[in-house]
Amino acid sequence: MNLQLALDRMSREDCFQAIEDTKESIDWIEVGTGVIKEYGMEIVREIKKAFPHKTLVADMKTCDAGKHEAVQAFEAGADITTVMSFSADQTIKDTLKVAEDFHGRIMIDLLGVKDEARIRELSDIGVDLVSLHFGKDMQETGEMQEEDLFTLVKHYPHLQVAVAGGINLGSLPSILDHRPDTLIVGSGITKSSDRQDTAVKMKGMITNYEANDSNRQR
Ligand SMILES: O=C(CO)[C@H](O)[C@H](O)COP(=O)(O)O
Repeated sequence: MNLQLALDRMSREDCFQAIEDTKESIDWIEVGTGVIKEYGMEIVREIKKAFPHKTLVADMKTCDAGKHEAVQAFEAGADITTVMSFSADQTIKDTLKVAEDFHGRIMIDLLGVKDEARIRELSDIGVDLVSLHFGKDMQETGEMQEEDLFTLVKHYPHLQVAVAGGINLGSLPSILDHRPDTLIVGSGITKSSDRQDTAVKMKGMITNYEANDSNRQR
């Protein structure tokens, strides 16, 4: 399982500091939507240059003009760019084509999706990577209902699944039980008092879970 550090609502300097603090523990770096809106594609370019061996996710949250935005993300050095699941099918097809041209990937953000029918459509279009997402504003009045979220994708074992939305040291163990491919953690690390320690602990929990899981499966 990958640990993806999400950089949201942070200054440029703090983004770089957070990566430095956690780089031994994280696998993927996400440049958050708000950070891209603040600093433009330049910050994606700069982070890729500084950390070329990390998988870089540009959280573009594209919902239209897919071809153009996907080209922007990949030209800036992103390995993965995000597209909203409610986008027109044509938008998703266009971004998948651009990703193929750039040898990159599209992650479909399932924010707000409640119906498995959309997952089937996305899968039929050729999507292979999705993120189950309990949004920042939703977190103000509730908590992620993991069972509901993971139920959406349970009939699609070929999909790689990321999960995001207020994950912290306390909620991580129960999320691990759903065996996502990627755990996206933002404020659970970036707002913790010791980012390095939190990231080390999270990565350790993931590694332990995987070791015990493979023992169980043998
Ligand atoms: O995409 C996002 C917000 O739209 C965040 O990256 C995602 O929700 C992870 O952040 P946090 O762990 O703080 O919820």
